[in-house]
Amino acid sequence: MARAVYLVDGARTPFIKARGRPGPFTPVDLAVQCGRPLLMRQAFEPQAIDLVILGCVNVVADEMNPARVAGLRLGLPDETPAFTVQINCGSGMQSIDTAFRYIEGGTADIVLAGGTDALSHSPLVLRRGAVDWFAELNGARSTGDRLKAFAGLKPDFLKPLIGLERGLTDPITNLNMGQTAELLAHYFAISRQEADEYAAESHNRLDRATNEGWLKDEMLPAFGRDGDVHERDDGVRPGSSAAGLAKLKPVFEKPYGKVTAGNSSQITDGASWVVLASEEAVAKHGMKPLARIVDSEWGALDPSIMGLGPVVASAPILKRQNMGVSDVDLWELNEAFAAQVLACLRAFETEKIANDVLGLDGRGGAIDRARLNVDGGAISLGHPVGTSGTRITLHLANAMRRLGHKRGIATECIGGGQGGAMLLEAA
Ligand SMILES: CC(=O)SCCNC(=O)CCNC(=O)[C@H](O)C(C)(C)COP(=O)(O)OP(=O)(O)OC[C@H]1O[C@@H](n2cnc3c(N)ncnc32)[C@H](O)[C@@H]1OP(=O)(O)O
Repeated sequence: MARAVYLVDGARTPFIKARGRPGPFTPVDLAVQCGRPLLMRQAFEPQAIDLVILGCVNVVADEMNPARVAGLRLGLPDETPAFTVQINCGSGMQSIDTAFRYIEGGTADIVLAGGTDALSHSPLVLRRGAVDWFAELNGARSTGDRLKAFAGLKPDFLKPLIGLERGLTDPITNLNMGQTAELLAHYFAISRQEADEYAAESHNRLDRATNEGWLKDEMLPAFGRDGDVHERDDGVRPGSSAAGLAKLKPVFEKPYGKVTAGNSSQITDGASWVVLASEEAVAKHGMKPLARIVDSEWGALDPSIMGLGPVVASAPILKRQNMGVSDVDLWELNEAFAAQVLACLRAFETEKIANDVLGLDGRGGAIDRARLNVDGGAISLGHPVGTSGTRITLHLANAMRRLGHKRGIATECIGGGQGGAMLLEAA
């Protein structure tokens, strides 16, 4: 029989905007920054952790299998296995889902699951000619060979073939993520005004949550080597307004597109962990869980409309649990783009889609905005892609506790045309 699985606790770093050059922390540094204080406040010793699972999209070359490197740097025993998962923007949710299955099935009792990404450290891939040139230079044995190799240097060797921009482009459709959001804005008639209003609200909600102290157990400071302290998400713009955002030009479809720097998720660095435990482990260590993980689902669809991933992933959960859209007390729907979030809402509201495509049988409908991304999201705090799935699941659990809600869904779209969703219930 499936065992109950609890989300006991979790933490994240503040999200740090990527400013065109490598930021202060690598993916593993970030994971260690928030993992250490998180483990220190647990009732169990690190030896009690059976497994570490970490999502990471942009793995840096000297941190291969970041889960293992982070586990050891966190002081876990050599004997604690650790593996890294990658499903693009779903990686931080995949780690939780995998941990959920391990515990539910009885092969683990406590799992440390999370996500980390430093988009400012995204790997640069050199073009073939440059790689051959480096190989020739490295293999040169004599000064003459080295000079000969140098003579073959061409300026375009310094231009990377793949950088972050290519990493945010779908390899099948060749559309970048912003262009997929533009398609959704077009199909669902999302106006620029609506997208900007949504984005401004995201900033104002995050600002309020930060100032009210609602993030204090969740967002722990990160300390840089130069004595710099990161205590807040640095992408938030207090006092944002749709009128201010309206001044920005479209980025992905010029000049008439709807998607701008202001209504897109920001490119950031950050990490997040959660502790998941079985009922037996909860009782044994006297833990006080935040929520129970009830169900999870992965869905897939045409990559050019990947932004509807939350809809196709959440609908099967609703059907299995005999719930309608309005039975969910709180939603965390990752804000890849404002137009994409709004398209998901429209899809649930459109009877023909809700009934004929999603099979919700009259139980689709509007998601109450007061119950959606209540404390902001990736537009205001950023979207370190491999991390966000963990962040939204953790934040959902914390927000459900704070607001006294019973059931919530964390869900996100995934580049490549997929979606992930998790249903949580108050513990
Ligand atoms: C499955 C998925 O999740 S898909 C999603 C994956 N993630 C993505 O695709 C990332 C999407 N985001 C992006 O690609 C980038 O953020 C972009 C291209 C949209 C913008 O990048 P940048 O140009 O570096 O953004 P930046 O933050 O510098 O903003 C550009 C300008 O807009 C302004 N701006 C940005 N946000 C706001 C705001 N809320 N209010 C007012 N001005 C703003 C900035 O001040 C800046 O102005 P400046 O040029 O005068 O300094």
